[in-house]
Amino acid sequence: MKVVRSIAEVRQQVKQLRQQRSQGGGDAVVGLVPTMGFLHDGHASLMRRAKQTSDIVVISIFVNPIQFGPNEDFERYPRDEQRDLALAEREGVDVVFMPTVEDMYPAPTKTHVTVAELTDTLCGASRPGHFDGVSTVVTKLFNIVKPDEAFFGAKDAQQVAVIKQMVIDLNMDINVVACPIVREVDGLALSSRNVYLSAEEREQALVLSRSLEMIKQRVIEQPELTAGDIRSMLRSEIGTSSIAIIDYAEIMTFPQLEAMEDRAVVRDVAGEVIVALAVKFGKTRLIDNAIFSPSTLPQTVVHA
Ligand SMILES: Nc1ncnc2c1ncn2[C@@H]1O[C@H](COP(=O)(O)OP(=O)(O)OP(=O)(O)O)[C@@H](O)[C@H]1O
Ligand SMILES: CC(C)(CO)[C@@H](O)C(=O)[O-]
Ligand code: BAL
Repeated sequence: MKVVRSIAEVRQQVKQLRQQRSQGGGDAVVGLVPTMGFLHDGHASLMRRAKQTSDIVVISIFVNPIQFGPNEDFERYPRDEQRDLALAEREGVDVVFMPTVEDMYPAPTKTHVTVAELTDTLCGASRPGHFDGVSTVVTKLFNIVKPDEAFFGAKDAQQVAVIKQMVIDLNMDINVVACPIVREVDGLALSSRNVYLSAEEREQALVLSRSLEMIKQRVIEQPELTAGDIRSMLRSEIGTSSIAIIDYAEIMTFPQLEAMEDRAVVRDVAGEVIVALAVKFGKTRLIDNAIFSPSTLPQTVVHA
């Protein structure tokens, strides 16, 4: 596994591996897994998925300052280079790209990539500028590594929708693959920020996955359930935690991220919906979601 820290070096490494691994006229497939490090099994699942279809797997580890707001946790974001490298090595990654902030942003960037509309809501509304920072750094990483495919986790579902739209709109020749959320056995979605939680906060945070499961069950049991019902149920279920502070608890269409009226019957949506949560436990803001196609959920069979 090569660990490279400069843009010039990663370009050179990927080019060399592409030449070595391309055979019989077929070009080797390069897969990129962008991360901010402090790697866990959620990240590992993206690497494993990449290995299924990519001949060369590159991961980036970069805590991107321009996607953090002024009062967010850029400075204290968890970092552990040695542990990250050991995990990447175990997963059979070919190249780890760990640039410095100075290398990625030698001067403040004058160019930003903005994906409109999809970023007006959910995390885009709560974290102004966040998705411009994400789209801009992901564009830079795509231009540096030149992957054929790139892997993102469904935990950050709005990010997936935004990156997929960016790739379409800007004609980037990259297959963006969304990978399922990896959870702890008790349901908590893995996240680097879980390390901030006290034992009490971690226990209370289980309300996230619990309320998502409850909503899916209710949609199965109650065919007439409306978006408004779901919003109320989410608020009352999350309210059972004495310390949870809701940032948002929403249901929208996915991946369009269009608002649903309170009276809209969820089962009537032809495509997918996302039930999306952002909730603070103490100082830590966690996100989680469930994406499903309501019209294809099983119906409850009522036995006579
Ligand atoms: N539990 C998870 N399951 C699947 N993918 C995940 C999971 N957690 C993170 N990812 C994905 O890993 C990639 C890198 O994410 P990142 O490094 O920000 O990790 P994170 O755990 O989401 O961190 P944070 O706590 O900052 O949200 C993203 O595409 C993200 O969606
Ligand atoms: C995609 C990403 C690595 C861009 O900094 C980040 O937003 C993340 O970790 O999800
Ligand atoms: N996983 C999303 C990166 C962020 O919260 O900034």
